[in-house]
Amino acid sequence: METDLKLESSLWVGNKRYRGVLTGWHFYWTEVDKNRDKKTISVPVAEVVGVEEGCVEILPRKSVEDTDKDFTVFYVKRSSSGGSSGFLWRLGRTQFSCPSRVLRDQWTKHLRTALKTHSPLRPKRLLVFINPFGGKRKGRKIYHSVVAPLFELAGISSHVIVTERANQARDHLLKKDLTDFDGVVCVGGDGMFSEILHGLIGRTQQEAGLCENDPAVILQPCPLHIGIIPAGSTDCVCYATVGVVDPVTSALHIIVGDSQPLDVCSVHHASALVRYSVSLLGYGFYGDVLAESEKHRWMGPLRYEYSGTLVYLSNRSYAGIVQYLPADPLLSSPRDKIRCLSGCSVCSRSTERLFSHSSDSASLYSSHCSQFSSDSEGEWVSVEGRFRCVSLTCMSCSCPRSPLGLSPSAHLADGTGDLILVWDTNPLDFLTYLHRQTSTQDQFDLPFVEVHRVKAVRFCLPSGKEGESYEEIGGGNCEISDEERGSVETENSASSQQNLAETGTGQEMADEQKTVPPFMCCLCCSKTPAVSVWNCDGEILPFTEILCRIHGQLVHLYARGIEDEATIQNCREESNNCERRCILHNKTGLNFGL
Ligand SMILES: CCCCCCCCCCCCC/C=C/[C@@H](O)[C@H](COP(=O)(O)O)NC(=O)CCCCC
Ligand SMILES: Nc1ncnc2c1ncn2[C@@H]1O[C@H](COP(=O)(O)OP(=O)(O)O)[C@@H](O)[C@H]1O
Ligand SMILES: [Ca+2]
Repeated sequence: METDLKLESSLWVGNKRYRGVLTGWHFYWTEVDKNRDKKTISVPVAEVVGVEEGCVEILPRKSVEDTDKDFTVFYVKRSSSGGSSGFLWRLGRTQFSCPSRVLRDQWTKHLRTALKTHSPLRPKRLLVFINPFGGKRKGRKIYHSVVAPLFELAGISSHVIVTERANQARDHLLKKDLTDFDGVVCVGGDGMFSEILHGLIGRTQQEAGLCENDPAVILQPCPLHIGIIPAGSTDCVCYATVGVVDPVTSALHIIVGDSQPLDVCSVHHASALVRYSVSLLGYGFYGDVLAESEKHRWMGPLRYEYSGTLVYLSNRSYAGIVQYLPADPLLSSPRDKIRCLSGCSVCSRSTERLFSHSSDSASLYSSHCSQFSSDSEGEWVSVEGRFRCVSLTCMSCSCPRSPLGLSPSAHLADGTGDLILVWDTNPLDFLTYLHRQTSTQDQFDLPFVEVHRVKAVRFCLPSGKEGESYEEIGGGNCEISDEERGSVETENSASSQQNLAETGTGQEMADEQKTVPPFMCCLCCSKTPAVSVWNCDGEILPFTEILCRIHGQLVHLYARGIEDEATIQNCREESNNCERRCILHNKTGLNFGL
């Protein structure tokens, strides 16, 4: 098989002569007729986008000149993203001339066979959903002007649905025939992605006869890949899995059939599934921001900055009881400063663990409604107090607003989530925390912030508050907080904590009186409501008391994680090693075409 893919011959690019070599894994061309500094351009076959006979241009797509000795190769070219963490991918194009038509046909045939062999997950047929109202309302334009021509070039056929209502994509995926599709593409933001996620997970469990309501059930991973073309307001899932928010980059990841597994958190209330989450499940600040922002959707993505400012000024904190099941601390830690990048070793090691021991985990959730059980893997920990925010995330949650994310060392596919507890503190401290989320400063190196790597979380209200409902900013039915009574001192009101480490806990903060500068005291809200709402990937949950469980690698995206120079180099070395092993195994030399 491998021998059929190899080819070497003279090729011309313009009026320069090159030696072109296809090894099966790589296609490279080196300038000849040059005494020194021979320049070689090497493209991994897995990153070839398409091969066309003749001289072909794309955007607008046309055959400029069809000489019968020419062929054009399109491939992935990386360029710096100028500040973001990943690379922008662009379409590279080189037009080659062969000494004969026979050789030209050999080149195109070999290249096409090689790319089928080396990227088996390349999609042939995709189901595309466009939310025309997401973000700056440019979804349709982005798809038709940027993405569709690339799909066409790569020989991908797509069935496109422009949604007319919320949940249309989810309902379609739950009910309609999906045979013949290799993947589903979402053109929109995190909310639109969430629809696709719910449709595909729900459909897969229906077909497997599994009950999604049961938090103990081991869910079936979805067979269809999901591609995201970012056209939303936060685009966190795209940014955290690709490293940039750029439709061309994302389209190219889809075309080459990249595959990135993703952890998913199931959220339950009273023995029923409420929703799934992959990015932010946030109570307190992030819940309030979402609730406020819905009133200002007309502002587009800016609604979050505006609402964030209003909610910050309203200076709220909420009482709650958080219980969590810690993940194995020997495997990784949210403060180990190891970022989840392309080819992440923490996630790779998790793959085997997740799929070999998953049946053991059922016992941990089976008694969730009465009492939490424990097993050899760890014990449930319970903390109670007042929080500025409680956040649970299965990934870093990096996005353009927060380039390293809410939990910079969280992993995309390790089967765990990071629980961030921000205890009640004075407004200046909280501002410091929020500001650190937007910079490279460690947001966990603050005495009122805790982070835990977890497998499951439960949140409930202290007794007496269960019946309360969320009040919008300026609403009634509220508690009066100490600050609002005119006090210039706040306290962390963690009333009980069990099994917490001795240092750096919210309890310490309870002992420490904080002075609040008078100008920071609650500016626009005179009352604090008793409860907040949960922001679940941009949707408000209808319940406050929830149980969450992380399901490792439940879905796969057309992505490969965030690339940096080191990950690209590792990837090249790995591909060269594979190639060497293959050559040794086949014991074959190159098949010289000319
Ligand atoms: C006063 C300004 C506060 C600055 C804090 C900046 C920190 C931003 C962290 C954002 C994390 C985002 C996690 C992702 C959440 C999305 O699922 C959700 C829905 O997105 P979309 O469908 O695209 O609208 N987005 C949000 O909840 C926005 C949170 C923004 C808070 C300022
Ligand atoms: N045609 C439509 N009309 C109204 N809402 C829609 C439509 N299509 C999708 N939605 C909903 O819009 C919400 C926000 O979409 P999203 O693409 O995430 O944009 P944004 O990032 O700006 O919030 C999603 O929850 C989705 O369910
Ligand atoms: Ca994770």
